[in-house]
Amino acid sequence: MSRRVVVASNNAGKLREFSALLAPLGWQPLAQGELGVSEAEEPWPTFLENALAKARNACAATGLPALADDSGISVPLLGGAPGVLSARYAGEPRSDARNNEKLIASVAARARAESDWDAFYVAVLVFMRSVDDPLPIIAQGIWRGRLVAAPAGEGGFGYDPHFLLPELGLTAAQLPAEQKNRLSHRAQALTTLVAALGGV
Ligand SMILES: O=P(O)(O)OP(=O)(O)OP(=O)(O)OC[C@H]1O[C@@H](n2cnc3c(O)ncnc32)[C@H](O)[C@@H]1O
Ligand SMILES: [Mg+2]
Repeated sequence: MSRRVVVASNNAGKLREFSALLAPLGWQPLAQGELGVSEAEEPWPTFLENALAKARNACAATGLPALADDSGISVPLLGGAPGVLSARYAGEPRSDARNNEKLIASVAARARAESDWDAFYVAVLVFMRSVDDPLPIIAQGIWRGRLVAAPAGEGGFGYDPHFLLPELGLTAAQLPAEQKNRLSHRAQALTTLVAALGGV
């Protein structure tokens, strides 16, 4: 039997990836937008708190189990920025193009060594069975790479055209979707989450 789960996200890129990731697990993902769930506030300083807020909001609105993802890109040279603010790094209205421009300009202005371009993606996933679930399942994934000034690739979303996997010589936007979905922060977190879910 397939497990219906609300994906508590309005990001089309994430929703595409979750559809591909969840289908083989026998889960039936439902986008929260299609169920009329309004967007949750995500004002917290941790990915975990924001993911909990999104999952609880979707459970409350639908009465169904929910899976939320709070994620971002972190650059050690910038003290971890943009981090939890990745979606709105260059302010409102949200724009991947302006976020990427600001990120590359910020790093280029400070970088002295190649390692200054190091970056990693992080995703924290929260699965809640109901709005009052006392034991949400929580998992995180990290994907390390290096920023490149020149964008490359048409796939993925967000910062992917500037996120190089040095060992592959490709940006995340150049990877076939199946490969990103094997390697990414989101994929790693989901594998951990599903394993943990099996135990309770
Ligand atoms: O909150 P929801 O509705 O899920 O959608 P969102 O886009 O606002 O999502 P976040 O608040 O979690 O912000 C995450 C941002 O980090 C970036 N990001 C996260 N995962 C990414 C990935 O796999 N590839 C590229 N950029 C990513 C991208 O800019 C996202 O908008
Ligand atoms: Mg968000």
